[in-house]
Amino acid sequence: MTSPNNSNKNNSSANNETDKESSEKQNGMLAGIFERATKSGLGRKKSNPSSVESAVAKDMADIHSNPTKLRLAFLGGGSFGTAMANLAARNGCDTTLWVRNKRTVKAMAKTQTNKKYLPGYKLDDRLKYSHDLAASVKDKDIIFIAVPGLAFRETLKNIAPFISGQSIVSLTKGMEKDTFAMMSDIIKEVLPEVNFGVMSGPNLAIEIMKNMPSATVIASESEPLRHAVQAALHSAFFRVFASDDIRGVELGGALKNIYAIAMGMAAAYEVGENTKAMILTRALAEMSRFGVEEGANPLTFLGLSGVGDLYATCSSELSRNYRIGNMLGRGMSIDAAVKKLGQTAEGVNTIQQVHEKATKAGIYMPITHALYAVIYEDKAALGVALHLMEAGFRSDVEFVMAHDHSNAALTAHMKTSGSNTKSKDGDADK
Ligand SMILES: NC(=O)C1=CN([C@@H]2O[C@H](COP(=O)(O)OP(=O)(O)OC[C@H]3O[C@@H](n4cnc5c(N)ncnc54)[C@H](O)[C@@H]3O)[C@@H](O)[C@H]2O)C=CC1
Ligand SMILES: O=C(CO)COP(=O)(O)O
Repeated sequence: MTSPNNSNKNNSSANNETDKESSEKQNGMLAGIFERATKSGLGRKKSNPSSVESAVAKDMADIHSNPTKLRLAFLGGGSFGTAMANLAARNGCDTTLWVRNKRTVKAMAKTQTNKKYLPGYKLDDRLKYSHDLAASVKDKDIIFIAVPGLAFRETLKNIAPFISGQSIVSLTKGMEKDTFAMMSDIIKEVLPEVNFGVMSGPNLAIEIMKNMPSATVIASESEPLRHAVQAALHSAFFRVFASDDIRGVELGGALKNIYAIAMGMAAAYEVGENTKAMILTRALAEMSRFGVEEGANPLTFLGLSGVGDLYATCSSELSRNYRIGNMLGRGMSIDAAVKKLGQTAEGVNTIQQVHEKATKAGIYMPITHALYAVIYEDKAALGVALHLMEAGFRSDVEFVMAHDHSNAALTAHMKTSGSNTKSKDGDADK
């Protein structure tokens, strides 16, 4: 006879075995993901840094101990370029904000405000303004680029003749039209020798101008560059965290725009808090699933550039993407909403790029596909939302418990009993 103690012992040893097996299974899954992430070449330190990188790294290390020595250029005089340039100037860095329009530059220098994008916010006295691109980028340590994604390649090509060792940091949260290139891909194509990074996080420009405590992430393979960006921008109101997962950080910033549009639309339909939480969390699942396929580390999506930015943009009317979604939810056409906004909303293009890429690559992105169907295929939002709710059974966090493909049997059963579990493109739940 087995005593209760023995039985506990047996149970606990059986449980231990099961725990061990399941933890081994999880470790195996994560090891596979990390291997793919590192194989992509992103998020890895170069074993042989180029001579340019070594030279810059040496300077950066010196500069780290004295950030005011840094010479910086910010390209793009919209709300974000201006807000970031202002932070750097306030920290005492020698900072030039390049704006393409000569008249705007004159007005900004005279009024020390950005009347169009950040009206009413006084900029630091030490911030310099220029419309001369060559003069703005020459002899700088770091060039920050804050133009919309659709203008990123053109901007890089324009500065290429004047690059001689400067580092480049993308602040842009978009994707190139049709090529699906991220900003880091474009930097590597146009300026293959350059030392670079991407910066992304929950950074609504107006809140930064109001000195509301905020934080962001600089991702780069170059540690000196990461430190230099931290030194340039860090203040009592703004913290800069570091990462070496370039792909994960920039995908977080780009993908969250899709879900900010979805959430703005949901708000127009006055959905409840449970619904908002479901959208936000399933959005995070989509983002990390897509990220892993693109070589990112899924854990990056748990950081500021992932869930942090997703939360900020999905819950604030300060987000232009959220506002676009809200206008769509109130019955406006996409063209009318974009025109009314009059500012950059990267998500409008990103939905199209990600929908196409995920469809081709067979990545399960139901919210993105649903949003695409509403915006670009004129499907009724309510019908699409109901359809989403009918999708087959899935696991919650698929890096903890892999999606159970025995669902296929269940899906088949539901189909024969009349339920429609088909995804938009006709496949059964993948
Ligand atoms: N505003 C924000 O809170 C944040 C924005 N970002 C990202 O920063 C990037 C820029 O956004 P915002 O400054 O907010 O946009 P914005 O709409 O406020 O301004 C865009 C600026 O880019 C300029 N521009 C457009 N095409 C150009 C071209 N071909 N050459 C040079 N300049 C050009 C415009 O004249 C304007 O000054 C976007 O990718 C955005 O997602 C990132 C974090 C926060
Ligand atoms: O990226 C942002 C905040 O982190 C800004 O979001 P919007 O581009 O939607 O305004």
